[in-house]
Amino acid sequence: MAPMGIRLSPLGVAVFCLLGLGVIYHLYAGVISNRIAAFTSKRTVNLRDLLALSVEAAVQGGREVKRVREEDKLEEKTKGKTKEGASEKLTQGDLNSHRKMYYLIKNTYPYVQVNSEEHDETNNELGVWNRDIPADILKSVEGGRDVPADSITIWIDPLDATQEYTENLLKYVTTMVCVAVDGKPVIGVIHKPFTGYTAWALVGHGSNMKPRTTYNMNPPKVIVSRSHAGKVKGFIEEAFGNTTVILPAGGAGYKVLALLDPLDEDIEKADVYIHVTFIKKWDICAGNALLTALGGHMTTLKGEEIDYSGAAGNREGLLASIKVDHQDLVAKLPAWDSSDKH
Ligand SMILES: Nc1ncnc2c1ncn2[C@@H]1O[C@H](COP(=O)(O)O)[C@@H](OP(=O)(O)O)[C@H]1O
Ligand SMILES: [Mg+2]
Ligand SMILES: [Mg+2]
Ligand SMILES: [Mg+2]
Repeated sequence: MAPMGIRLSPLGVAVFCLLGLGVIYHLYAGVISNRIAAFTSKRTVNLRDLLALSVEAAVQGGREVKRVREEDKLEEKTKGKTKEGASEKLTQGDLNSHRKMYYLIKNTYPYVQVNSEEHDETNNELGVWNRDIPADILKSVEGGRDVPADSITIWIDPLDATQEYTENLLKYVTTMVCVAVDGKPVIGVIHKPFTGYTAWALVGHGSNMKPRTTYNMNPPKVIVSRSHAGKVKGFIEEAFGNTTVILPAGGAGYKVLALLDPLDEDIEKADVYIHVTFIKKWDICAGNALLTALGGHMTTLKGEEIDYSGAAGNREGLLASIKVDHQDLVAKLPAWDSSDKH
């Protein structure tokens, strides 16, 4: 009860309490934010679980890609133009696949950074992962290590080779998921929706893919983009001579598969993959992880590793190889300047 003669106003009490809270917050703000940071950074994610989830996401996205094509409901649009002026296509296949893949991962690990090529905030999917680990993953990956959630960046390409998808060149089409830890690619999944095959790898633990037994370097058969080639032909001829066989193909995922022992009879065989125009990390991270897991390399044209954290763009070109001296290949390439118009 208030002492005689003093009347407490409810408004005054509320203001007093708020001031009190403000003083406490001011004194303890650092402590509170540290506690929150400690709570979030303590979360860890198991990489074998994440590999199985990545495979499931790529397969579910792939089903959408296939269905939209079979029902002929592409509703093709243009997103804009690449730096070189080519039109960047977007279809219902890209968008439906994005929704399946993105939300399956986000609904399972909401606190992990997921960067997709496509965006659609208005149509959330409710799908959750059933936590099944496929038998081939259980067989080759024992346990898998746990990594802090805040060290992970996931890159997803819901439909790679959209240009070829619109042209009905379906063997080039893939869906891809990549997991980078501290910027290094550690999980790569490349799924082919139209044949149903999935290539996966967890660096240091295993893969369902393997390199071919031989690669020819005198001169190599070089696989390149068919729709974003830039000046790649001259670049390759300067490096390996005018008789070099250049194989134009769609899709960054497909071109990495062409360097390996083929998953299916659709895939051509190449010795080296070179790209000279701008490209994004969701196009190349999964292939980089697969190659790294199998002892190969994917670097810029100067031979530098690509950091898969931060911004999406890579303007330094791409050189991918396996079972050969990669730095020796770098040394054969002409001088490279990303500011040149390639
Ligand atoms: N110059 C460029 N600018 C932007 N994206 C590029 C590019 N060159 C290639 N890409 C992207 O890289 C992927 C493989 O390209 P390509 O078939 O020409 O080798 C395609 O991905 P998407 O189909 O996922 O958009 C394509 O859009
Ligand atoms: Mg792509
Ligand atoms: Mg794409
Ligand atoms: Mg695209």
